[in-house]
Amino acid sequence: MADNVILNTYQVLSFLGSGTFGEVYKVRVLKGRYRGKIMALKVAKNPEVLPYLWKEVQTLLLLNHPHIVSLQSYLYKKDRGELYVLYELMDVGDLKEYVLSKGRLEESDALKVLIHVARGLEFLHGRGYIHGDVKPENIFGKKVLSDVLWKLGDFGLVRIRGSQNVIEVKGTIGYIAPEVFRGEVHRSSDIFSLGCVLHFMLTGRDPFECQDKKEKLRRNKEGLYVIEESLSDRIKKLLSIMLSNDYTKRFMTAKELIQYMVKERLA
Ligand SMILES: Nc1ncnc2c1ncn2[C@@H]1O[C@H](COP(=O)(O)OP(=O)(O)OP(=O)(O)O)[C@@H](O)[C@H]1O
Repeated sequence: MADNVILNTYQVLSFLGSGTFGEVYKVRVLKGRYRGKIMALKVAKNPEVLPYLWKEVQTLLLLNHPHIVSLQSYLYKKDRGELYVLYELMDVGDLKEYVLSKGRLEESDALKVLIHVARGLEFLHGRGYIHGDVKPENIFGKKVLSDVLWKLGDFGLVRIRGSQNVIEVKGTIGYIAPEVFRGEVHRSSDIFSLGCVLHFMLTGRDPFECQDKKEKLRRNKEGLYVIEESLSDRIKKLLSIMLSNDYTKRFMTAKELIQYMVKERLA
C-alpha cells in the first residue's frame, strides 16, 4: 500500500513512538543494501531539532560498537527539510519502559545492564566524546537468542571533550551531574548520570525524585540525592562513588568504572 511506504523504500510495520526529533517507525526495507531487513526509521521534520539529529548522525557514523545503537544510513531531503535516519531495530525498546513494565530489576540484572552500557560508554570516552544525556530513555535493548543486549543510543547532546562551546543545560532533571548546571561537563558527568540510571533500575525512581518539580530541580542542581536504604552495601558503595558531587572523586571514565566492577566482582 503506497500510504504505508516512506520514500518508496520503507514499508511501515508499526509506530514505535515519537520524541523530540520526530517519529520513529518499525519498517521493512524494500530495496537497496538492506532489502528485506526490519529496522527503525526516524523521521525528523522540525527545523529546530534538525541540528541535534545531524550531530547524532555525524557522531554515530564514526562509532561502531556492540553496545552502541548502530546507524545504518540516512537521507536528507533538502527541498522538504526532512531528515530520515535508519537504525538497527532495538526490539526490546528502551530501559525506562522496560523497568516501568517489569518493575524494579534484580541486582544481578541491573548490574548486567550497567556493564553493557559502561562498555559502550568506554568506547565513546576512549575516543574523547562525552555522551551528555545518559538516561533510561536513551538505553535500548535487543533480543539476542534468549538474552537481551543493552546499548547506548540518542547522541543528540554528544560533545567532544574539552570543546569550548557554551554549555546549555539540556538533559533530563534527575540524571544531570551537578557541575553541568555550572557550565562544566566531563566524562565523569556521564558516570554520574549512569549512577542515576542504576538507582532507577533498582528502585524504579531516580535519586532526586520528589513530587514537587521545582524542588526536584533544586535537589539535582545541588546534588542532594537520597540512596534507597534497602539497597545492598556493595551497591550503596558503588553509587556513592558514581554519584559523588565532586566530579574528581567519581570514576573519571567508564573504563575506570569497569575496572572497579571487575575488581569488586560486580561484573
Ligand atoms: N533504534 C530503535 N529501535 C526501537 N525503538 C526505537 C529506536 N530508536 C527510538 N526508538 C523508540 O522510538 C521512540 C522515540 O525515540 P526518540 O529517540 O526519537 O525519542 P525520545 O526517546 O523521546 O528521545 P528524546 O529524549 O530525544 O526526546 C521511543 O519510544 C524509543 O524507544
